[in-house]
Amino acid sequence: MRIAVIGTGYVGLVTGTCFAETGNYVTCVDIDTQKVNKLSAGEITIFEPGLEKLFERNLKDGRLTFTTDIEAGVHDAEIIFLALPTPPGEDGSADLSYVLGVADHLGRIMKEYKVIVDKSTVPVGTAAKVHAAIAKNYKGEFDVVSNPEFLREGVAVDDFMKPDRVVVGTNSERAQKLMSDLFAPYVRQGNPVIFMDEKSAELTKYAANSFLAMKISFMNEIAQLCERLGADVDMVRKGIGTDERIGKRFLFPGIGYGGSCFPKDVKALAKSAEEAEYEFKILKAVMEVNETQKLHLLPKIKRYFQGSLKGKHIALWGLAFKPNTDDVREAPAFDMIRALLDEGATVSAFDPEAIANTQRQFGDSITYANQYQTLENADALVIATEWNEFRTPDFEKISAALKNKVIFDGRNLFDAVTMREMGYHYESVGRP
Ligand SMILES: NC(=O)C1=CN([C@@H]2O[C@H](COP(=O)(O)OP(=O)(O)OC[C@H]3O[C@@H](n4cnc5c(N)ncnc54)[C@H](O)[C@@H]3O)[C@@H](O)[C@H]2O)C=CC1
Ligand SMILES: O=C(O)[C@H]1O[C@H](OP(=O)(O)OP(=O)(O)OC[C@H]2O[C@@H](n3ccc(=O)[nH]c3=O)[C@H](O)[C@@H]2O)[C@H](O)[C@@H](O)[C@@H]1O
Repeated sequence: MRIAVIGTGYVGLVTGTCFAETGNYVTCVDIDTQKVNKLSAGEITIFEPGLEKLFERNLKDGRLTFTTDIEAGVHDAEIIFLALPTPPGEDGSADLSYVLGVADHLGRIMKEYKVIVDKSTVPVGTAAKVHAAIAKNYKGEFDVVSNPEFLREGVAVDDFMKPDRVVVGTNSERAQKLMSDLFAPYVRQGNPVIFMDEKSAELTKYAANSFLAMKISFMNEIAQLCERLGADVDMVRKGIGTDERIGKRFLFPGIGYGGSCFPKDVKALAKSAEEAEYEFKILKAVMEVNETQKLHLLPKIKRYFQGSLKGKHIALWGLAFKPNTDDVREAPAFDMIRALLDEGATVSAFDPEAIANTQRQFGDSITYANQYQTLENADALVIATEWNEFRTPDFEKISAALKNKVIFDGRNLFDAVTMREMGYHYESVGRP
């Protein structure tokens, strides 16, 4: 099939590359000339394990091309995916200006039947708005479909190639047939394409992200309780996760969820509920708990240093909002850095992939070094992201470099008893 993907950011690039990998011809369109030039020259613009190989192969074979010219990009496409930003507006609702701006443009250039697919995360009713924006100028036949994306950064290729499910919102039989053919190679037995109406598909995406965020906030509250009652959240997690009705995943407490999606989508769903005159109480609690949790380690650190961090030097491992990505959007590590600086501490940070993106935000207000150099002359180590290379570090190097054997672990990487046996002052989240 011939496909166009408009918006070649994270989702657009993964979507375009994966569709090309199964034999489709894909043109990716973006307004960012620099990005398009880099991609056309074979330089991948995001860090995503496993993507580069597929990207290079499909670019070389001519199944994947990039352009800034939307008209040239979509003219022979049967299906056009919109993978455009939907950032939170000032009131928390999703900003639809990118999506509707492109829809308006498509209406001016379309000449034959096409399926326009909302892959961006958009509130209920957006498919209808996209339809109206196109129909203003284009009077021929077309369909607008909602096809929310569920991929996770860091494992995006696997999530796309072997999805748990594909949700397709449309009542048009013609669009259903095209979408069904397109997704056939990805859908294994038991992991179906679920067809539904547009509104339900749009809400499914927000419900999924909000439910997962709720699981995390719930476990963070259980962790708070564990600290007060002397229980161990790791044990509680295992104890409940083995119940299939609860499930093992997304039960890891820590210093809160971040990223470009959970914070934005929970906020946007709460706003949609408010607009529908319904107070979604659980979502408010999910957000509140997350805000508190991001600084969960701070009182522990201050307590250890007798109330003041003035003049203390803190080493920080982990800047990305989660491992295996260089993405620092809404990273809990950033809240930690701001709080430490506000308290008068200095910070030396390391992350395997996210230093450049962090520098863009914090510049010289903190220093950057490699994993063990960050520890030199530091009064304590704080861990904010659970990269695999932090799980089994060289403890001899750590204790040789740190001024004090003190670790505050926001992701529960080490066994607390072993750490204390090794002579560390070790504090984590929800564990004795
Ligand atoms: N990042 C993620 O893991 C996931 C994101 N989503 C959703 O997908 C959507 C896109 O997210 P990301 O890919 O992360 O965004 P992004 O910000 O990485 O990429 C958006 C791209 O659109 C381009 N763009 C902006 N205006 C344009 C226009 N008029 N014409 C052509 N290109 C234009 C930008 O230059 C940029 O390259 C959002 O709604 C997000 O919530 C959904 C699932 C996963
Ligand atoms: O809509 C989106 O963009 C995507 O948002 C999330 O994916 P992502 O943001 O890439 O990352 P997750 O793996 O979900 O992690 C999000 C945050 O939750 C935190 N988390 C996750 C799991 C857990 O048990 N505990 C926990 O604190 C992570 O550290 C991270 O900060 C969803 O998992 C994807 O299904 C969805 O497509």
